[in-house]
Amino acid sequence: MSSERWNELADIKEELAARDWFPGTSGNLSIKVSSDPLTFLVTASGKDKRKRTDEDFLLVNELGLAVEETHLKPSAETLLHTEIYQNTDAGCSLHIHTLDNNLISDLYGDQGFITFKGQELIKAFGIWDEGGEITLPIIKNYAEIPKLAKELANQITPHIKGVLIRNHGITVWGRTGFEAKKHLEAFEFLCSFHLRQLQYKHLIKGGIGNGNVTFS
Ligand SMILES: CSCCC(=O)C(=O)COP(=O)(O)O
Ligand SMILES: [Zn+2]
Repeated sequence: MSSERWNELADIKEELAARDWFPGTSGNLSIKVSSDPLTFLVTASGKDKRKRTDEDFLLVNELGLAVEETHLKPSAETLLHTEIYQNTDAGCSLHIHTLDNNLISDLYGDQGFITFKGQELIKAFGIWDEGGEITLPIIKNYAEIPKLAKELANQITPHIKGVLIRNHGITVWGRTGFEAKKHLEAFEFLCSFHLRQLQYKHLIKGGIGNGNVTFS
């Protein structure tokens, strides 16, 4: 079971690395191994997540502590993952730092959230209604990880699939590794689209557009 989950998480890590979503050793990933008691594999702290090695993950418990004797340290942000497993039906949680999620967090951080609407990819969150929307809360980036983890936990409701940490990165989850990756890719697309749309709106206002393009 644990080796199946290991390979699943290693494959996800490789796919996210191929997108260059782990700059400067940032990012951490986890996948649930058992629910009762809670155990999950989490990335070892401080590693280059673009490399695939036998020491990429370690098994931790509901306190975020290694289950077996090891020289590896669990991710410094493991408590965010424990909060997610304790407060949602998640089976996998993914955290990355990208330029676009950081820009969105900075632009909308004072507001405390961003709501995406009018995009087909909102269906990636299982929202198929006409005019469906998805909200991404934005929290302050506390240096104290237990505080950051509690702030993240405070945002969790059944409709929330991820949280942006201001000038830091995004944490998303899903019931499976596949679903968590789908949510992450969708949020990144929506962040990037929104930024590009703002740029185009600015260009068009500045007189560069031909007048045939309209944005709502
Ligand atoms: C250099 S990134 C700073 C720490 C961080 O935000 C992160 O995502 C990686 O930390 P970890 O301990 O999981 O390697
Ligand atoms: Zn981080």
